[in-house]
Amino acid sequence: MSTSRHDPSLFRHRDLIPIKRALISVSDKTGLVELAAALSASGVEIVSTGSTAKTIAAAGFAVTEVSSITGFPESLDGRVKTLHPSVHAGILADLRLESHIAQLQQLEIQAFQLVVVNLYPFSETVASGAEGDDVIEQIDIGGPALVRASAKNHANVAIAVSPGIYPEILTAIATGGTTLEMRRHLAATAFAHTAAYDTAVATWFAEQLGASALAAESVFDPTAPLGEKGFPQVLDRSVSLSHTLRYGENSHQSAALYLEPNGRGIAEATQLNGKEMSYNNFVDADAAVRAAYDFRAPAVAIIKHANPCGIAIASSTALDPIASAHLRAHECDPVSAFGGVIAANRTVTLGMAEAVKDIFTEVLVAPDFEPDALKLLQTKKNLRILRLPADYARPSIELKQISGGLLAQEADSFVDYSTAGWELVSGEPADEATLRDLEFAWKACRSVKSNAILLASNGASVGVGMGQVNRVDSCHLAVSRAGARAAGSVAASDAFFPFADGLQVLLDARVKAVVQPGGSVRDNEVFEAARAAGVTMYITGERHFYH
Ligand SMILES: NC(=O)c1ncn([C@@H]2O[C@H](COP(=O)(O)O)[C@@H](O)[C@H]2O)c1NC=O
Repeated sequence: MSTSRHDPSLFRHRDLIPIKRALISVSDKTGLVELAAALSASGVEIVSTGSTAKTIAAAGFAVTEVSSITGFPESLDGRVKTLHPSVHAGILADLRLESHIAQLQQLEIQAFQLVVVNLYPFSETVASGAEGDDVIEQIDIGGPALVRASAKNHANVAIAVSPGIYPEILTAIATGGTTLEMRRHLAATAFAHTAAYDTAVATWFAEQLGASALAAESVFDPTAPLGEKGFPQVLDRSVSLSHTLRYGENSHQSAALYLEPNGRGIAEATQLNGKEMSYNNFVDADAAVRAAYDFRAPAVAIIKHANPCGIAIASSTALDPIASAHLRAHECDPVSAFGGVIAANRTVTLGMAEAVKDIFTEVLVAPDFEPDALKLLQTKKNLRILRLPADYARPSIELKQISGGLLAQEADSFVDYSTAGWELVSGEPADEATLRDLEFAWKACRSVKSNAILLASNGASVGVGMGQVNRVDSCHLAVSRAGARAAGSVAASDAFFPFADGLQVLLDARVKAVVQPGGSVRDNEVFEAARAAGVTMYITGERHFYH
């Protein structure tokens, strides 16, 4: 017969709970011996699984094997260890209730006051490149059951899910036990932990099946089994707190970084030098990497306020390729590049490092750094240096929070781009070099916030007009930034010209070729203006807004 939980007279108040019996089952043995030592010194009985028990015993502390409590051997290669009523009743009994106390006595089961579990390293196993059954075997079953049971029964049990929590537990032991407030916090941490763990598992499964929003191929597959056009019915992405940031976009806003399970992006980059990354640093570094990684050739993007003030690919100069890309990106707008965020899509060489060293730069991010380049750059104390994960990848689905919901869209991927589908609507077909420049400008323009106009010459931007609320102003901005370099350059526009007026600004500046999506009701007016100026114009049929 179950006891009514609505009758307060049946509950005994339990705030400070001394620890008398602890269950420990941990994959990560960090801090285990110290914890066992403190528990033993306080007379706590320790019950443990396989290799956890061995580690504790080897350190000279008394430990009870869980199998001696369950009367059942750990079996099936560890798939069944703690999954037993003798363990779970000892965790789940609500000792505020006389009826539960009586049942435990009748069943001869002792209660636990502390459970310490950390789970099989599932994400680490996936990250190591393991596949199939090797990954499946790292899905912890008994561990999450222990964690969830303890967290549910936080009125009676404290749950620690990582070595980072042990100091708090040691303090509790020294001060007579765990408080209800502490156990409540530990329970919240524990449920967040198992939710993140399950999401990592679900994400891996979805990737294997190729049927989730995280798998690009199926996003617009009408036959995909989940949701509409491959988008899942429920977007369940649990992210875990990495750390709080100094502040947000402005100093009065608090902020934090959260990490996705199995993430391989800028959030997981390794910081090799410099001050702590700020919120804006992360935003700009992400935009910089997005821009640089649009190119197969060695490329550098310099970003300020999420917009490029220079993008370039390598050219054949005396410099090494990535140093040449950086020099040419910097030359686009040296004034704006001051205090910028730089991304390179190749290992940073000493040549590039020598140039960056003399320019005030907030962040430099790259796949790697030559040792002497890194050494030189590390002499700049304030320069934040980030190394991207070796398997850097952007999510194939982008999410944007709006009030009351999230927008999800397929990422605007651009790497394997071909000009084969472009249509010539004005002037002579571009020669090979001009066509390559138009292709470069079209790709680079995608990294510029709309309305975007980008002028380029020899694989380097020379004038960028960004973020204006009309295209004419973006044209003026690009032309004025380019100055004398506008003449003979090529231009790209991220969306169609609604009127000929914006284009006219470019024509007056004597650009030699233009690429744009087309699609305006006044396309003919626009094409006619290009023809009248004898300027080559291609339309792509596809726009690249970036907001
Ligand atoms: N199957 C079970 O009953 C079970 N109970 C606990 N575990 C896990 O086993 C690990 C510890 O095992 P060992 O002490 O043998 O290293 C922990 O990560 C714990 O989460 C289990 N393993 C996986 O499901």
